Amino acid sequence: MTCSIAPGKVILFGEHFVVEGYPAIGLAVGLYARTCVEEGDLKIYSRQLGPIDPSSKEAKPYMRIIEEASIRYGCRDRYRIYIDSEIPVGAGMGSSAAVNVSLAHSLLETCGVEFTKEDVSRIAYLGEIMVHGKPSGVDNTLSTYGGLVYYRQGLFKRLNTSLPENTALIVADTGVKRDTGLVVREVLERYRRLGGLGKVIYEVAGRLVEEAVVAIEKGDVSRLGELMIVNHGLLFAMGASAWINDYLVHKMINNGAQGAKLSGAGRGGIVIGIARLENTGKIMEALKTEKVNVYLVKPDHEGVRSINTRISP
Ligand SMILES: Nc1ncnc2c1ncn2[C@@H]1O[C@H](COP(=O)(O)OP(=O)(O)O)[C@@H](O)[C@H]1O
Ligand SMILES: C[C@@](O)(CCOP(=O)(O)O)CC(=O)O
Repeated sequence: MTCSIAPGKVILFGEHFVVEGYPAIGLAVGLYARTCVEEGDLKIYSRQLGPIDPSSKEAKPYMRIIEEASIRYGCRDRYRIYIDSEIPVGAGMGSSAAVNVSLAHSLLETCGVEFTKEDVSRIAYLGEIMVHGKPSGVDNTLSTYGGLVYYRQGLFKRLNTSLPENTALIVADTGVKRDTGLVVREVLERYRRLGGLGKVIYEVAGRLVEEAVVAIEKGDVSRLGELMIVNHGLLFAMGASAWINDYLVHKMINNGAQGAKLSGAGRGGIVIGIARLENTGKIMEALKTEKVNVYLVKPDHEGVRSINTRISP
């Protein structure tokens, strides 16, 4: 049996605006999906979801990945697959991409062919299409390569830097599940209704991402935090926020975070905050009183890789 892990992600800046061709920045984070593969009859088991029927809708991405590996790389068309993930599902942290990337990696390892990370990302993307229809590709890119990525109109550029030292990234999962497609559509409808004004808001959002790149390169955390708050305000203006997102943003800032914003599609999902390490305890405690799941996440710079531990159903 071979096993691989792949990281989840957060969008630091630019979600929604990216849909209209403006830039965004994503970061792979150290919460992982682990997938183990062994030769045998066709069987899919998830520690979180239980057995998954290979003919079900849930299994479609995994079956597509197996099919591609079989057609393009001459691998078998039957494997036993075991999935275990610590990434919250459907919260905007790229849980599906991390599962698909770790599956593609461990499948090619088991099959014994030579492959590159590009192969893994491409095959995982085919699985992502089964989940999302037409995803931007940022989730599988971040999960495969790790690190900090600037993306715009389908082009990805790795930023060879990280968050400043002595800085922590806090993720609060509201637990509110939303329909990404619906939020994206409604934001776009408002954009169209606003006409010229909408265009100005999107231009500001694009400019903000460029300024965020400079702040990251300079290690300027207070600037980065302020830009996060402005980004949240723009997302609010476009109707992507819900009261729980705004409330948690306030809660983080009032307890010492330098900045906070919703991350991903919004209207629930996750809120991220940036803070100096010494302030994280107070922020985490304050969030826990709200009964939301809270994670202190570290950047992952490695992306998908093999791992020795197995998963037993
Ligand atoms: N632990 C898991 N086991 C099996 N499938 C998973 C697991 N985590 C995520 N998935 C798959 O990913 C889907 C969630 O993807 P999606 O709605 O895009 O949310 P996210 O933003 O977390 O990627 C789930 O419906 C499921 O098919
Ligand atoms: C809102 C959007 O910008 C990000 C959606 O992020 P997520 O599915 O919540 O991770 C949509 C997209 O980029 O396809």
